[in-house]
Amino acid sequence: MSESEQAQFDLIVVGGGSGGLAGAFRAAEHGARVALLEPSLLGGTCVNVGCVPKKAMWLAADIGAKLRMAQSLGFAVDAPPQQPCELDWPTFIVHRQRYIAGIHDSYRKRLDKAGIVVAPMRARLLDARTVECENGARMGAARILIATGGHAVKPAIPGAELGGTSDDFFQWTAAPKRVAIVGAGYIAVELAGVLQALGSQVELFARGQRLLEGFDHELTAQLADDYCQSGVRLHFGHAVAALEADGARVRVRGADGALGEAFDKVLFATGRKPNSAGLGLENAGVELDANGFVRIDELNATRVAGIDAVGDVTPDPPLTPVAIAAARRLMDRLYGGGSAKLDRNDIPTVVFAHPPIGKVGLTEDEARARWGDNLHIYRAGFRPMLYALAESPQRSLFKLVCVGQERRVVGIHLLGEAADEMLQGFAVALKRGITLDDLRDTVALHPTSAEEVVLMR
Ligand SMILES: Cc1cc2nc3c(=O)[nH]c(=O)nc-3n(C[C@H](O)[C@H](O)[C@H](O)COP(=O)(O)OP(=O)(O)OC[C@H]3O[C@@H](n4cnc5c(N)ncnc54)[C@H](O)[C@@H]3O)c2cc1C
Ligand SMILES: NC(=O)c1ccc[n+]([C@@H]2O[C@H](COP(=O)([O-])OP(=O)(O)OC[C@H]3O[C@@H](n4cnc5c(N)ncnc54)[C@H](O)[C@@H]3O)[C@@H](O)[C@H]2O)c1
Repeated sequence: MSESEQAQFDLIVVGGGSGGLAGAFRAAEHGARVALLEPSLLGGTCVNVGCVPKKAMWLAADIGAKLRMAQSLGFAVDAPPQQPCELDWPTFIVHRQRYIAGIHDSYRKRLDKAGIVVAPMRARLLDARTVECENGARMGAARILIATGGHAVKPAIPGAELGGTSDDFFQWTAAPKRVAIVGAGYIAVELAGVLQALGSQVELFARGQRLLEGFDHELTAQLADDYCQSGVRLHFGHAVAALEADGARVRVRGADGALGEAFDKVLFATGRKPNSAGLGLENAGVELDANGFVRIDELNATRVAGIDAVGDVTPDPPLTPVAIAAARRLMDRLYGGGSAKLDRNDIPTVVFAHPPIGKVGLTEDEARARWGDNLHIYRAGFRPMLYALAESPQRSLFKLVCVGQERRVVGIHLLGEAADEMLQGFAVALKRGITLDDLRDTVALHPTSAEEVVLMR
């Protein structure tokens, strides 16, 4: 597009990640003329430095763990007993990146087919109808969708530059011998599990007293035990005050002043911030909240007519399916005559830990705060068959939170083998308002872990 050219579109989408692409495709399906601006790789965080490469690494780690179990069950696996079955990262990364390149390819084809104009450039709003590209070209549209996502943040401590983030992790080509991970949220727990299973000695520094704030505390306590069992060293109540170089290695200084041992790598998994700066949002009058998120209403509209926002740049839960669902519903309303809006209640979520942990609905504490003692809690703790066969100590713990005499299920919490694959169907059931009797009326699938959910007493 030449500098002077000002194209007219129905919709300009700023950001080609999960939310932006979903919005662009859905709007085009409804016949809108759409332009999409994305300066980096199509697919954004999820495809390039998030869900997809993370899940690939989790699958590799899971295969490693299963190979060790297979060995103990009599399979001739060529690795010294009790040692991790070593992964050749470069070989695996070729497969990981080939898979990701396939996603890029498929997006490119779909964008072409849908007639969406793609500009591989950063965008800036000049006003509520005009966007300026990096090369100075201007585009005009009746509407603009902000879908610029977020970025990892490091704490402002001395030596922070010596540590990396999840973005750096995806550049690694071997498991570092010793790794420190700062944080206790989704990314810290996922990467700690992956790295330990792939042969690193991992130490996790949590400033609080538990893993995964917001998940059921009994399940996270059991997950912490699983991590200790697998060799991860967990340091709770340990705020990191500084990082210090020790040759090519890095030492962690605690808030108490103590200097720990040297690590080959340090990763910060201390949260993410929205990409809302430098976007010219002030030129259009779009408001940000105190944390820099674009302020939206329940329909994802900003207070400026014609400008909407979805995904991690908004205060919505930073999950890919949330960004996608919000964008699709928005476009269905704007261009397809639809009326559905994103239901922000009971969003299921899974952390790809080892083993995975997931939840939908309320934790016991949240339900107690709402209904007091009018709760019924059901638990099933068991060892999945494969782990029992292999004499591995890893157990599963499932928990149901039910309310009132009819025992309506308001929370489902799963920790254990296959919890990630199990939760989706039960999330549908919970959203439909099922009771414990509905679960019990369902004939079990045997022998599975999932049957424990319908057999809970
Ligand atoms: C390590 C990690 C693992 C994750 N794992 C999961 C998971 O397993 N499941 C899950 O549901 N979620 C996961 N997430 C979260 C998920 O990746 C995000 O919620 C999701 O990507 C948000 O989508 P988005 O469209 O809002 O933003 P993004 O996917 O980040 O896309 C935003 C895009 O906007 C572009 N952009 C920024 N500024 C501009 C500009 N000025 N002009 C034009 N374009 C711009 C960026 O280049 C980027 O491509 C993970 C995140 C991380 C970091
Ligand atoms: N499986 C998934 O769906 C998945 C996986 C990864 C990420 N995500 C999404 O991405 C988001 C970001 O992940 P995340 O792990 O970066 O954030 P998070 O909010 O889950 O966890 C941040 C962690 O860092 C800690 N922390 C914050 N500041 C700190 C400091 N100064 N010093 C020490 N600790 C500090 C917090 O206490 C918390 O434990 C998640 O909230 C999640 O929605 C989802």
